[in-house]
Amino acid sequence: MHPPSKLLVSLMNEPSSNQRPEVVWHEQSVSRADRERQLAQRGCVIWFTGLSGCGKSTIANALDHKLSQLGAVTSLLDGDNIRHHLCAGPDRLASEHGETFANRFGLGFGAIDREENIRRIGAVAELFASTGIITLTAFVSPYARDRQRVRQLIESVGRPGDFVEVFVDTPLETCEQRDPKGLYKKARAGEIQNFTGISDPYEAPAAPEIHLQTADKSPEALAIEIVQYLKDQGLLIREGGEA
Ligand SMILES: Nc1ncnc2c1ncn2[C@@H]1O[C@H](COP(=O)(O)OS(=O)(=O)O)[C@@H](OP(=O)(O)O)[C@H]1O
Ligand SMILES: Nc1ncnc2c1ncn2[C@@H]1O[C@H](COP(=O)(O)OP(=O)(O)O)[C@@H](O)[C@H]1O
Repeated sequence: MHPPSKLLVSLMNEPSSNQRPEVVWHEQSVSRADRERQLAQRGCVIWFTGLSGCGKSTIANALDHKLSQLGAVTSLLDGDNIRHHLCAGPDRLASEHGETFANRFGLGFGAIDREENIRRIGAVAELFASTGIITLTAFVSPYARDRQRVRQLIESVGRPGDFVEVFVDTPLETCEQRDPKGLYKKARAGEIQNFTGISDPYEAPAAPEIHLQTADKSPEALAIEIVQYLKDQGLLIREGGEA
C-alpha cells in the first residue's frame, strides 16, 4: 500500500469550509493605553444627533477648532461628507461599480439604509476612538436603536463614558426656516421622500450626555458647553489654550 502522496495529505488536512476557524482577532503590540498616553487624551466619540439644519456640522466644526486649539487630536466625521464615499448612495456608485453593486451597497434614507449608515460609521468611530482620537460625528441618526448600538460598541470596546451623545435640540420650525440646502422646501413639495422631521421620524434622545438648547446661542457658545463637559469628565486630560 503506497503511503498517501504529500498532496493528498495536505488536502486531507485542509479544514473544510464549516471547520474553517472564525475570523481571528489579532491583538496589537501597541495598546490603546499606549496611544492615549502619547496623545495625553482619552479616545472617545462625541456623537451629534438632530434634525437636518439643526446645527450639527456647524457646532461640531466649532468644537473641532476649539479642541485643536487646546492641542487635542481629533477627527470629524460628517454625514453629508461620508455619504460621498464610505456611505455613498446608489447614484454615486453605479457608474464605477455597476447597477447591481450600487443597488446592493449604495445607501439612501430608508430606515434600513440609515441603520447601515450608522452601523458603518459607528464601527469607524470605534476604530478612531480606540487609537486615542477624540472623534466627532455629525449625523442625523434619527433612530434611538441605531445610536444605542453605537454606544454599546464604543463603551464595550472602551469604557462607560466614552460615548458622548449630543442632542442638538433645534425646533423643526427653526430648521425649516434655515433650510440652507432647500431640502425642507423639496420635502414639503413631495420631491424628497423619507425626509427626517417631515415624512420620516426623528427619535429625540431620552437621556443624552449633553442636551444643547440652541435657541439664541451661537455655535461657539454651544461648543464651549461641550468643551466644559469634556473637561469635567476628564476626557480632556491636556489643559491650556483658550476654550
Ligand atoms: N431624506 C433625508 N432625510 C434626512 N437628511 C437627508 C435626506 N436626504 C438628504 N439628506 C441630507 O443628508 C444628510 C443626512 O445624512 P445622515 O447620514 O446624517 O443621515 S442619517 O444619519 O443616515 O439619518 C442631511 O445633512 P444635514 O442637513 O447636515 O443633517 C441632509 O442634508
Ligand atoms: N447656533 C446657531 N445659531 C444660528 N444659526 C446656526 C446655528 N448653528 C447652525 N446655524 C446655521 O444653520 C444652518 C444649518 O447648520 P448646519 O450645521 O449645516 O446643520 P446640520 O449639520 O445639522 O444640517 C447653517 O446655515 C448654519 O450657519
